[in-house]
Amino acid sequence: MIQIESITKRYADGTTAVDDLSLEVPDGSITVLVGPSGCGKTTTLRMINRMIEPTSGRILLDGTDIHSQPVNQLRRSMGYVIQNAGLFQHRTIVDNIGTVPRMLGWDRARARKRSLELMERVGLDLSLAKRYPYQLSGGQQQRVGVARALAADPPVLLMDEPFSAVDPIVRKGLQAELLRIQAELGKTIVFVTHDIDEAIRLGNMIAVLRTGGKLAQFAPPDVLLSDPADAFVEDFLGTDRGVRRLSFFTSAGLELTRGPIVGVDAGAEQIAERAAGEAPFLLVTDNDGKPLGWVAAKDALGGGLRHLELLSHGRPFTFGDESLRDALDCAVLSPTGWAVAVDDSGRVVGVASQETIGNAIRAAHAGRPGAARVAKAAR
Ligand SMILES: Nc1ncnc2c1ncn2[C@@H]1O[C@H](COP(=O)(O)OP(=O)(O)OP(=O)(O)O)[C@@H](O)[C@H]1O
Repeated sequence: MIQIESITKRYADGTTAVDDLSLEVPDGSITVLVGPSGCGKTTTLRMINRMIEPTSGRILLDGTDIHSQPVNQLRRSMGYVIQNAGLFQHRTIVDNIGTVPRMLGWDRARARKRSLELMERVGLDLSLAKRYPYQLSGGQQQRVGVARALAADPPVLLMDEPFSAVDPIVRKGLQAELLRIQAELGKTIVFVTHDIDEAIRLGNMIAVLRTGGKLAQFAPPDVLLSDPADAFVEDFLGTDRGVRRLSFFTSAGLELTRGPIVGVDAGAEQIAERAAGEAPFLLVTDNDGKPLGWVAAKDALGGGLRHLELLSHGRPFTFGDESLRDALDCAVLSPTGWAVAVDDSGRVVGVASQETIGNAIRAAHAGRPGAARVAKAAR
């Protein structure tokens, strides 16, 4: 655990960058520092690896003041990733990643083996190993930056706006990759960003800082969304807080019905029975149980289903894996207002009306069973 205790940083010109900040960064999780430009995020991060010394206050790593060990030793226990990766331009990718192991005295072959292992871990094709940084895309360079920070297997990773310089799609990929790596390695990560959506996607805990380096709120992302501490945090979070919070609740608690589901080769009797149910539409499935489309119940009567023109079934959601936000989105976009739930192999497990989803949302907000949080990677 990293404990930041009443840290203040005043620069020589009198600027107070961080003001009496106290935070506990739990082990094995991602803690995000977020806030507007100039609110002291980078200064705070750099005080953790002693690139900047505080004016007052102290930082403890696993209960020990970070000043009680030589600074080089401290930094070796903390990988550091920055915007634009900061790679050594004259070194190949494999040598960039192996920098710290080589400094620690590993022989060339061992460092190289470790580098190649890490390239795979961060999703880099091994054919890139002998290239130089300028021969890689921005996203690939960031992956190298992450691999380099992980090379000596430090327990702590400090990441300063690592994905800010890449386009939104590459950025999403890098975020997903970080969550995947984190699920495998369980590092203690302090991540700086000015992007609240990135903070919500990645953070187990989020510290919102305000200008002047003061802590506005320190909370898990769903709590931040449901209970912002004040108008500043609320404003910083932006609109759609309620809907965005739904991504933290699993769809597993939804009460699905199979009532309106009918196989494409169903006989007239079965179709009539389904059509007499509560739903005004029937969902037609193929012989493998996968969705084909919706048909109005009254139009399905009196013949086979194969010749009918079907309404699109829209995007189905994966039951349990995806969130209530996904389920709601599917229902809103569905031509019938009903969402289609499928299993991992795309077979229909049931359908849910907007009313059913509304009930689940109310239960989720009230914290009742069935509203358990979804895994971060599914957000
Ligand atoms: N060496 C310095 N001397 C004087 N003031 C500084 C110095 N470094 C940073 N500052 C000031 O301290 C404040 C906090 O800076 P810091 O870089 O920590 O903010 P930040 O939240 O990381 O900002 P950004 O999101 O823009 O990177 C700012 O007002 C900045 O101008």
